[in-house]
Amino acid sequence: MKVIGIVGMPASGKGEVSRIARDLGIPVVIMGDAIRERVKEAGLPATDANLGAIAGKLRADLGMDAIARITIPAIEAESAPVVMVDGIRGDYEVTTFRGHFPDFTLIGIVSSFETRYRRLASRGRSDDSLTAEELRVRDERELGWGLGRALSLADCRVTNEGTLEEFAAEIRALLCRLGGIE
Ligand SMILES: Nc1ncnc2c1ncn2[C@@H]1O[C@H](COP(=O)(O)OP(=O)(O)OP(=O)(O)O)[C@@H](O)[C@H]1O
Repeated sequence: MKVIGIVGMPASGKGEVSRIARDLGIPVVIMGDAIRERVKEAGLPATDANLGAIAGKLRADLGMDAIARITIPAIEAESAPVVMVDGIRGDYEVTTFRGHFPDFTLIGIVSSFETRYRRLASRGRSDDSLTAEELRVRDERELGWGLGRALSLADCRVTNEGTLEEFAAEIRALLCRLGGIE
């Protein structure tokens, strides 16, 4: 099984990469879904604060790669030749995936703070930050989990500063090459 990981700062465009992968027939496992499920089980609304708190508790209880370890069975359950995993937040998670899946490739998505803030303001998901200060806080929290170090471990990087069409074309070509898709 080939596993392709996606890493990037909040609102850098990871969700768009997942959407393109699905269009190409590549199943996508979202690490955040494991956290969302636990927030729901606890009877809490899926706010940024609740998602962050549960993720922080899982890491404190089970180690910095907790969410990667929880996600591995879900990736294997796909039993597809190529599977994408979205939501990597730390270098420990990358190390765990690399150790478990011999054929693991990490794609880093790079967008500036200003670009991400502008796009987030128009996305409107329940956990979207609405002020620049809140995005800065989210960035800091994720960098604290080792997101910067995870990005530095990427096998390739794609910049997402242009139009969605430009980004989609570049990602589609990269995924086809990595996944051996015609
Ligand atoms: N090149 C682009 N041009 C215009 N809009 C874009 C572009 N790339 C992404 N977007 C939009 O920006 C928003 C954020 O992107 P996306 O949801 O893919 O980010 P993400 O990295 O998955 O975010 P998070 O880390 O918060 O889950 C979305 O509404 C997406 O459609």
